Parts: sequence; structure tokens; C-alpha cells
Amino acid sequence: MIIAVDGPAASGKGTIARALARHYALPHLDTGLLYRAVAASVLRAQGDPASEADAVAACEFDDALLNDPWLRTDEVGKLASVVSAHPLVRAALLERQRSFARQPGGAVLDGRDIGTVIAPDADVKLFVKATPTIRAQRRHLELRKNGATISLDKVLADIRARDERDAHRSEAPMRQAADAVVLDTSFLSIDAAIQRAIALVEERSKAAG
Ligand SMILES: Nc1ncnc2c1ncn2[C@@H]1O[C@H](COP(=O)(O)OP(=O)(O)O)[C@@H](O)[C@H]1O
Ligand SMILES: Nc1ccn([C@@H]2O[C@H](COP(=O)(O)OP(=O)(O)O)[C@@H](O)[C@H]2O)c(=O)n1
Repeated sequence: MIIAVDGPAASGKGTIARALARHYALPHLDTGLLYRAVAASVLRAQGDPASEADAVAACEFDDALLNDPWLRTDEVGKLASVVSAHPLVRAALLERQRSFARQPGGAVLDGRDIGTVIAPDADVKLFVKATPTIRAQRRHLELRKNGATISLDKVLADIRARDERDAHRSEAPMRQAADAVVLDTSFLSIDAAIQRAIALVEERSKAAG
């Protein structure tokens, strides 16, 4: 079974995707981390994230970088959204994601374009949402826990800018696939959101026979 989980920043898609992977014993890929790694590699090489050539050169990063906590910072998240808008960066990362999705037994992937581009034939597609304010509060709490000293207003502004860029880029913009089910986590606890996601997967996979 292939499960596609898409949605904007801090909607809870990673939490839900990891929980679904555990529940169904499937491998999980956080595709946002790949774009974060490209952004981090551009910074390390002192390149310009807005330059497509610099960003493409950074696509051959060492996988050890994926475990670096630096990737989870607001700075890298913001630049991930800049490098991810370059069509050649998306092309460079495409096959890695597609082959992960197609492995025997299936997989869970979360990102922005899983249901639309990476795995349009996924068995179940969820589009996870929450209001920008609630997402900013969640991300703010998370960043603070990790030691950052950023203000809530700045996190909200960054989230809004990222939503705007991710939804309006020309290549694989963030959007809900026509056959995706929306899961609004704004007023759900983590546990309630996970239970709802499992119930939706059960419903969808039964409906598909
Ligand atoms: N339903 C929820 N209620 C409260 N906090 C949540 C909920 N879902 C996720 N979180 C928290 O919000 C933050 C962002 O969640 P995450 O799953 O990483 O979002 P995304 O992958 O969409 O960016 C994390 O700290 C996570 O623990
Ligand atoms: N499938 C994906 C996943 C992420 N991304 C980009 O990568 C950035 C970081 O993604 P992420 O999933 O790690 O971000 P959060 O939702 O965790 O904040 C996003 O803002 C997108 O610009 C993408 O373009 N396509």
C-alpha cells in the first residue's frame, strides 16, 4: 500500500505519516528533508539558493546530512522552499522519491507533491491542514524546544511566505490531489489526528477493495 501525505508546514503531516508507517509497518520518507538537505548543502558551499545552478550542484549531498539537526531550523526550512522551486532541483530528486514509493509492499511519503507528482497512483492520499496561526504556534513551540530564540510573529510570517511560494511555484506546486481526503488537525490532539488518519486509510482502502 502506498500512502501519500501532503500539506503545508507544521500541519502535522510528518507526525501522521510516521504514525501510519508504524501502524502499517511500512517504510517512511520525509521528502521535505531532501529539499532541506539541498538548501543546507548550498549554504555550506557558500552558494546562492536562488541560483538554480548552485542548487542543482547541491543535490548530490551526502546522506549523513539528513540526520543533522540543523536541517530542522527555520533558516533551512525557508531556504528549502527557495531551492525546491527550481525545476531542475525537483527533477534531480524525483527518481529517488518515486523508487522509494514503488518498493515492494509499499511506503508512506510525506511532502507537498506526493499525491500529485511523486505517487499519483497512491492507494490513499491525505491532505493535512491546520490554520496558519495554529501551525505557527506548533512550529514555534518545536523550534523553542530545540533551543531557537525566534518570535512567534517571525515564525508565522515565515510560514505564510513559505505557503505562498510553495503553492504558487510553476513546477509541482503544493495542492490537494483531486482524490485526496482532507484532514484538518487544527482542533485535534496528536493522538486524535493519528486515529482519524488511520480511520481514513481504513475507509479508503476498503472502498478500493
Ligand atoms: N494535532 C496536533 N496537535 C498539536 N501539536 C501537533 C499536532 N500535530 C503535530 N504537532 C506538533 O507540531 C509540530 C509540527 O508537526 P509535524 O508533524 O512536524 O508537521 P509537518 O510535518 O506538517 O511540518 C511538531 O512539534 C508536532 O509534535
Ligand atoms: N515534496 C516536497 C516536500 C517539501 N518541499 C519543499 O521543502 C520545504 C520544506 O519542507 P518540509 O516538509 O521539511 O517543511 P515542514 O512542513 O516540515 O515545515 C517546503 O517548504 C517545500 O518548499 C517540496 O517542495 N516538496
